[in-house]
Amino acid sequence: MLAAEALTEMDRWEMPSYEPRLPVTEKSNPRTRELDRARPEQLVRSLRDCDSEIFQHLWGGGAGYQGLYSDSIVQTIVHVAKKVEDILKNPEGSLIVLSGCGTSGRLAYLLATSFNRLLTGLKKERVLAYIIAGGDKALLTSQEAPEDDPQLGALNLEQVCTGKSRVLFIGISCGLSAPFVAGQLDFCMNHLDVFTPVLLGFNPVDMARNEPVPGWALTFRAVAERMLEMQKTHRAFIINPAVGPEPISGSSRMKAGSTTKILLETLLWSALTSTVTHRDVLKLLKNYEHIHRVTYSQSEQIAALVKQAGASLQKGGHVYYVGWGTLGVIGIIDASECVPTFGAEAGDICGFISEGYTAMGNTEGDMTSLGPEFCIGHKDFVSAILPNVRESDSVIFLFTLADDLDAVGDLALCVKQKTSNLHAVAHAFGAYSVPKEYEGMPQHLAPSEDRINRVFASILTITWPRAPEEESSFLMTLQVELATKWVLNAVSTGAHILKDIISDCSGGCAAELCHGALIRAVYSTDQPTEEMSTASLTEHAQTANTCSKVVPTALMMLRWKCSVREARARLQGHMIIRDAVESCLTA
Ligand SMILES: O=P(O)(O)OC[C@@]1(O)O[C@H](CO)[C@@H](O)[C@@H]1O
Repeated sequence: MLAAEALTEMDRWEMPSYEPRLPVTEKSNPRTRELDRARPEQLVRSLRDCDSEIFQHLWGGGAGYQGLYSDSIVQTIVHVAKKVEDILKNPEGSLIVLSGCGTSGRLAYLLATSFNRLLTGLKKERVLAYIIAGGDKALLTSQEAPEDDPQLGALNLEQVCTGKSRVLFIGISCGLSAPFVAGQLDFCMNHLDVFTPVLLGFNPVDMARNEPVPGWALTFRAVAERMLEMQKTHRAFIINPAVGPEPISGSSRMKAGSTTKILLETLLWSALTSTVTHRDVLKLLKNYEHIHRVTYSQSEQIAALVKQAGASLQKGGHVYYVGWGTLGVIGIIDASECVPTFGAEAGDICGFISEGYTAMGNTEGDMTSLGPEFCIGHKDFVSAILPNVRESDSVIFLFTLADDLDAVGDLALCVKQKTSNLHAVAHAFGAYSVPKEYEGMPQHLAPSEDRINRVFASILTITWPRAPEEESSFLMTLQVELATKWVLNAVSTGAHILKDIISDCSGGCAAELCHGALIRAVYSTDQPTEEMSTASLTEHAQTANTCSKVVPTALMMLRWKCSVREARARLQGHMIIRDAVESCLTA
């Protein structure tokens, strides 16, 4: 594995010569080059190193990338936070809209609903709204077509803002690429009397997507360039630090998603607490570096979870996240991303939240009638999943010690009767970790905690300094969410990598051969074009999503040295894919 100091000049992605045709968010990351061969401990260490790139001042290397802490980025955050502050102080007729596609839209939802809840608690007006391309369905499942529709984006924005006289619009597109968001930003720039557009993403403007959008005269880059021009007179803003390539190329759910959360929270929190100076903002941002350190100080235990989850997937089992409060949301988000990212089945990794849609607080409310993927409450877990849970499945509980530990313990006991692979990610808050009624009692005697300690096969405990006031305990919750996101991103990514057995079980075929077979299976051809072979991982994943049994087909091709067609025919000869793979392995 490449340690930071072992990187050579050629490995520095920040050099202009490194994969020059790709934007930062699509480049490969040298730190995770060996990820597919790494053992869980190495894998988590590389993810840690890769995530540490989020916290940068200025990038060297000559390309002039701005980091999260760079003066110009912090200054733009200050400008936008002042606009937020103004709306919070004079909310009448005003709205702050957070919008995005996929992960970006899910984070828009999470932040808008959490801050609205806090505002209600503080007896202030709820001034935030969110938009996700494809509507609330997209919170739980991938909806790709709406992401490409700029007109739909503008229409959704107009609908949400009906009757408003002042709107701060924050459009999130990590890759500066989603036409849905570009359409909204363009709409804002054409209605500056009401709208102030803000673009949040992680590429420089000259790397914004420039591909023509069918049925639209503009490209994302044209929109971003116009915003850059308007930024000079503070009529539009772009917050776009470079945080380095993703651990898996193009998987912006990871670093870019985490930084989106950091940036939105910093904007909203500094505005809410009227701490909108360069120094305060920088301090808030730097606090997240501490969260990163604390989280990855548990690398060994994270690796153990990765191993466990990977073993479940390898055996054809499942991984279930069972979360309380917004940690349930973090689990649901992580699980929902596995389908488009890894071509996983919807049931492979699933998330559940206490109180279901009541806790979600999403605009469209209860969506359980839409199908099994939309059944996300603990009650659904108990009625539909638990009866079928087996020893090969892993169940991971996500909670803080301030949650209802009796409920945690009760559910855990039920799960334990089905599988011993029951684990927990638990957050403790310093002296406040013990529930009130047990205060003063030695921790090991507190009944709920004791039960919890005994019921789980492992508990990954992250301990945070206590948070006495209500407001700062909210900030703590946000940070606990990020820590959980990091842990779960590692678990789901690592587990899928461990599951990706192709290189091992194809009889030790060279990586290039495996890669070639996969490309042929994805594009259903024995003679892939240059364009197919060099497409980005995201494009491969999108195409792979449209066909079935990609990995088994590739495996058959390698084992039998046969064409795509023959491989598919061999697969069809078996009722169960695993049988086909097994017969292939024993042949
Ligand atoms: O770049 P953006 O506009 O934020 O994300 C666009 C997107 O297609 O890419 C992500 C995959 O990594 C998805 O979460 C999302 O749907």
